[in-house]
Amino acid sequence: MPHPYVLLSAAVSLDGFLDDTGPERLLLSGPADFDRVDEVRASSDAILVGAGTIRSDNPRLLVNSAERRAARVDAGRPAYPLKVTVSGSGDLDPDARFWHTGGEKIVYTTDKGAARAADALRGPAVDVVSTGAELDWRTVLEHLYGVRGVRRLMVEGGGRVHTQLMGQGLADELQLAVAPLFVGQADAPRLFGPGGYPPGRMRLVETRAVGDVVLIRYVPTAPGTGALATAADRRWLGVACELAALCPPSRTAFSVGAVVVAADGTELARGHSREGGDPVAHAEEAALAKIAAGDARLASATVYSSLEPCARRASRPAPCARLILDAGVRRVVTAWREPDTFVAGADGSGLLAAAGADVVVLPEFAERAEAPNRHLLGAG
Ligand SMILES: NC(=O)C1=CN([C@@H]2O[C@H](COP(=O)(O)OP(=O)(O)OC[C@H]3O[C@@H](n4cnc5c(N)ncnc54)[C@H](OP(=O)(O)O)[C@@H]3O)[C@@H](O)[C@H]2O)C=CC1
Ligand SMILES: Nc1c(N[C@@H]2O[C@H](COP(=O)(O)O)[C@@H](O)[C@H]2O)[nH]c(=O)[nH]c1=O
Repeated sequence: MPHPYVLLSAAVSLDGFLDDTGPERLLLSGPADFDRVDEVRASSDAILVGAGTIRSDNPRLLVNSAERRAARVDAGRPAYPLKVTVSGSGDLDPDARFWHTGGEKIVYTTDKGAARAADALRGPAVDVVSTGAELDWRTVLEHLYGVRGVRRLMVEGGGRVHTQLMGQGLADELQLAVAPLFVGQADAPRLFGPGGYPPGRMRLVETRAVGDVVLIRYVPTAPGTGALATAADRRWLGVACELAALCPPSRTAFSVGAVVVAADGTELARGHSREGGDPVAHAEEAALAKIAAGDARLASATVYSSLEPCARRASRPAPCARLILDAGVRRVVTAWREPDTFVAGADGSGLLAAAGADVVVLPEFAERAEAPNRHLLGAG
């Protein structure tokens, strides 16, 4: 099930704090940065904060600019984004401004918390949704996408929410505003707490001065592990789909793109069908050929391929599923199961899985993977 694009937004002090220990919300952003945040809110379908932030900041989470609200309405969207919170306890103050301003509201909670939240929030019109015995972030994101139509989710904190979304590999982007001041209190809240995080370095996509604050935008790079897809997996599969568009056209073979990525997010190689003038080259084969055999990183690497790796082929002795296994790779993420166009009943995913590899299929990318192959599918 697809997820919305999840954008984590936070402002931090130079010593890495989200707030001080005083009762008032600490203003880290300056006027120009608050205006930038307003623009990001206006571009989002929903804004999420944890129940802790509602308790400590009593936020409204509005789009403050009348022009931006009008532009949303002109585009057929509600004036204000959906407001979302998460609470395990269901202990929510019905008088908080969150419930009485802006657009529609939804609370994700647990079975236990749902009864309490529904009781507390009898006044304001709020949708209360339980994800089961525990709060499950993937269920939250799938519900927002599938039931509430949210495609872009802005997460404005606080630290516990940011820590979990980053740690579980569910953040597509981090927008960090670094403010030129110190907090200097050991027990002030931090942006990211202790916990497991994706390994390696994130990729810097932008830095920008916004008044006296610096905006830094990072995207995750480290592939997920096992059968669950992460935001970084989605980004890399998107790259594979872009590579498929580079293939020289053919009436007798698919156009496919592939990227091989190490566990720490380092790109090891990429390739596409018929690369380098070889009329029968496959994408995964072309990518793997660029990596030294025995490279120790292959054992924990992920292969992203717009089409599932082939299980049988006439043009070469070994199909790509075999090449992947022989290279030592045990995780493959793909968009599209092979249709019967050239080979009936090809089951590269089955071959990989039978050898113990994790195969993750993300059908939400199938349309992009199929796009350069449309001329083949009509006939097939
Ligand atoms: N500088 C900035 O950009 C921002 C700063 N902040 C600051 O951050 C601080 C608040 O952060 P923090 O205290 O971490 O609060 P959060 O906003 O992260 O909310 C935490 C709460 O969310 C609920 N929750 C989160 N994850 C789960 C889960 N897996 N299961 C069940 N419930 C869950 C719980 O609610 P419950 O307790 O109801 O069970 C928990 O107490 C404030 O000081 C605020 O000023 C906040 C946003 C932005
Ligand atoms: N302090 C702080 C932020 N805090 C965020 O802004 C929310 C309040 O927004 P509003 O309802 O519009 O007043 C608050 O709950 C928290 O999520 N954000 C930032 O970009 N920079 C800052 O310095």
